[in-house]
Amino acid sequence: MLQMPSKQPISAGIVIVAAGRGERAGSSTEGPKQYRMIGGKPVIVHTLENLMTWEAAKQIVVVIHPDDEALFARAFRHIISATPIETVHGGATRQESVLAGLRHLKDKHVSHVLIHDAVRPFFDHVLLDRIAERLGDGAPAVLPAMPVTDTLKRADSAGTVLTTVSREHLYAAQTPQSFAFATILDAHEKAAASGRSDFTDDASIAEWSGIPVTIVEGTPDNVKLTVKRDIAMADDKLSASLLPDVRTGNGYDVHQLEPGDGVTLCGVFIPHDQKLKGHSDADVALHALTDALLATCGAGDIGDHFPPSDPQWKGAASKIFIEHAARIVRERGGTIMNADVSLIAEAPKVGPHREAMRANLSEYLSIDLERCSVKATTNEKIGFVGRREGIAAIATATVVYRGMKR
Ligand SMILES: Nc1ccn([C@@H]2O[C@H](COP(=O)(O)OP(=O)(O)OP(=O)(O)O)[C@@H](O)[C@H]2O)c(=O)n1
Ligand SMILES: C[C@](O)(CO)[C@H](O)COP(=O)(O)O
Repeated sequence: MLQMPSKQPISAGIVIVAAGRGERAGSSTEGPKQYRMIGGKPVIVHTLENLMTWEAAKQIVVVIHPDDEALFARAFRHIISATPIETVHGGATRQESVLAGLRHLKDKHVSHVLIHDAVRPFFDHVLLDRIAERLGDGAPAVLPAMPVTDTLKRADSAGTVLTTVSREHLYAAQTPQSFAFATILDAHEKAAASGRSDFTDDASIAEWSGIPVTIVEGTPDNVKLTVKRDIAMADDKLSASLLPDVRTGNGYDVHQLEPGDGVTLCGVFIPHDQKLKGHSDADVALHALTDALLATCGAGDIGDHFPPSDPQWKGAASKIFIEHAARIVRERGGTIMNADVSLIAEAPKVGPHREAMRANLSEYLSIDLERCSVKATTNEKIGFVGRREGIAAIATATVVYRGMKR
C-alpha cells in the first residue's frame, strides 16, 4: 500500500488493456503493436515492468485478445513479477475490454484502479505517485492529460478550414486513468447496460455518469504508440541508450573417416575414397558452426537440440541443424554478422569447393557472402587427421544482439 503523508492509503488494481488489433499501426510478423519489439523487448513488457515495480500496485490484470494467448505467453517469459499478474479476454472495443478487466478485479479487494493502455510504455512512477496522491485526497476520478499546444482548426469533410478553435482549457487525455474502484465499475456497468459502446476512454464514462474528473499533469513522453512511425521512434529512443552487445561463439567437431565414396562439408558433396562416419550426414563443418551459433546465446549445443539417439536425425542433412541454430539466434534478438569455418583435413582438397561452401553458408544463414568464410589446412600428416582417420572443424560465429540498458 502506498501511504501518502496524511492521505488515504491506496491499494491499486491495475487494468492493462491489450486486446486491440493495432490496425492503424499496420501488420507485422511480431503481431499487433503491443507485441512489437522496441529496445529488444515487446512493448507490453516495458509497460508491465514499469507498472509492476510501482509500490502501490496490488494486482495486475492484462486484458488480451483470445487470438493472442501464445503471443502473450511468449512476451511474458521476459517477466519476473512480485505483483500478481492475471489475464482475461477482451472485447471488440476498448470499452468492453476495460469492463472485462474491471469485472476480474471485483473480488481482489482493491480500493482504486488504474486503467492503462498497453501501448503507452513511457510513463514514470512520478506520474503514478501524482495520480495516487489525488486519489488519496479523495478524488473519485483522476485523468493525466497534457495541455494542447498546437493551434486547432475545425474543417469540413473536404479539408477546408471552417474555424480556429481556441485551445484554452483543452487537454489531450493520457492513461493511466484512475478511479475509486467501485465507482468506475458501476459507471462502466451502467454504460454497457445502456447500450453505449463508443466511449474511447474511461474518463468520458465517468463524465457521462456525473463523476467529477480531476486532471493532473501528464508527461510528454507518455505517448500512445498508434501508427507505424510511433513504434519505429520508440525503438530508436530505447536503442540509443543501449550498450552494444557483440558476442562470439566457437565450435569444434570431429568425425571419423571410413572407406566410402565421398564427404559432405558445408553442404557440398565432394567425391572421395572415404566417407565421414556419423548419425546424420556427418558434415563436421556445419556441426561446428551450429555449436558456435548456439554458443552466442547460451542455447546449449547441437546434441541438446538433435540427440544422436533420436532416429529421426539418421542420415539428416546438417543444413537442418544450422538453420535451426540461426532461427534460435534471431528469435533471441541476434543478427549474425560473421561465420568462419576452418577445416582440418589431409584429403580431399577443399580449395576447389570453397566458394560453393561459402555460398551454402550464406544461404543457410541468410547473410551476405562476404560475411561467410571457409578455410582449410592439412595437419602436416601428424595425428589422427594426418593419418586420414578423421576430419576436424573449428568454427567461430559473431552475433550482435539487441543491447543491454546502460
Ligand atoms: N477492443 C480493444 C481495442 C483496444 N484495446 C486496447 O486499448 C489500447 C488503446 O487503443 P488503440 O491505440 O486504439 O489500439 P488498437 O485498437 O489496437 O488500435 P487500432 O484502433 O489502430 O486498431 C491499446 O492498448 C489496445 O490494445 C483493447 O484492449 N481492446
Ligand atoms: C484512452 C486513450 O488512450 C486516451 O488518450 C484514447 O482515448 C484511446 O483512443 P483511441 O481512439 O482508441 O486511440
